[in-house]
Amino acid sequence: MSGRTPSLTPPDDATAPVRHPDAPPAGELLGAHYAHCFGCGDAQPHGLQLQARAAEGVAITAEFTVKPEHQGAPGLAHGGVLATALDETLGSLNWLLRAIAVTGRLETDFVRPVPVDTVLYLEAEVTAVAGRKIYSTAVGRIGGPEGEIAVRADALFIEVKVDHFIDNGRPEEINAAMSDPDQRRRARAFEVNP
Ligand SMILES: CCCCCCCCCC(=O)SCCNC(=O)CCNC(=O)[C@H](O)C(C)(C)COP(=O)(O)OP(=O)(O)OC[C@H]1O[C@@H](n2cnc3c(N)ncnc32)[C@H](O)[C@@H]1OP(=O)(O)O
Repeated sequence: MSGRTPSLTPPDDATAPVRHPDAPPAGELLGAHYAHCFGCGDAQPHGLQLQARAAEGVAITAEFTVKPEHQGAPGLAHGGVLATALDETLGSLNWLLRAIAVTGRLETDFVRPVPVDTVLYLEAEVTAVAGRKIYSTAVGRIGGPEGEIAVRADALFIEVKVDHFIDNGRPEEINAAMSDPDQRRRARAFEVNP
C-alpha cells in the first residue's frame, strides 16, 4: 500500500516531460555516468553495476543482479541496496532530458523479498516537470521483465548546475574527474563545461 507524500505530487502548473532531441535512441545502453558510481560504475567491484538502457519516451529500463555482497537478511537483498537500484535507474532518466539533477526525495515500497542471484528488472519514467523539479516513478520486477513487482518508488529530482558537484565533492575526486577525458565527454553530453 503506497501513501505518497504531497511533495511527490506534481503541481497544477507542471508540464509533460520532453525527450531531448539528442537523447540516446530507444534500446541503446547508456553506460556508466561515472566509473566509481556505486550504482552503475564498473570500477566498483561490490557496487550494483546496474546497466540502464534508453526506452521510448522519457523512460528507461535497467537490470541489476543481486550479489552476495548486497545481502541484508541471509540470502536476501538489503532494502537500501534495492533503493539504490531504484535511485540509480531514476537518475539515469537525466540522460533523456539532458538535465543534471539530483535526488531530493525518494519514496520506496518494498513489496516482495528479493533473493541473492535474482535479476531485478527495472523500469522508470519521468511523469512531469515543474521548473527545476522532475517527478518520476519506477518499478522493479523479479522473475522476468514482466514478472511480479518487488519494489517501486516515486521520486523528486531537482535540477542543479555542474557547480553543485564542483563545490560539494571532495577535491581529490573532482580533480580526477575533471582531468579524465572520458568523464569530460560524458559531461559534454549534458552540454555543460566541467
Ligand atoms: C546521467 C547522470 C545520472 C546520474 C545518476 C545519479 C543516480 C543517483 C542520484 C543520486 O543519488 S543524487 C545524490 C543524492 N542527492 C543529493 O545528494 C542531494 C542533496 N540535496 C541537495 O543538494 C539540495 O537539497 C537540492 C539540490 C536537492 C535542493 O537544494 P536547492 O537549494 O537547489 O533547491 P531548493 O531548496 O531551493 O528547492 C527547489 C525546489 O525543490 C523543492 N525541494 C527541494 N528538495 C526537496 C525535497 N527533499 N522534497 C521535496 N521538495 C524538495 C523545494 O521545495 C523547491 O520547490 P519550489 O520551487 O516549488 O519552491
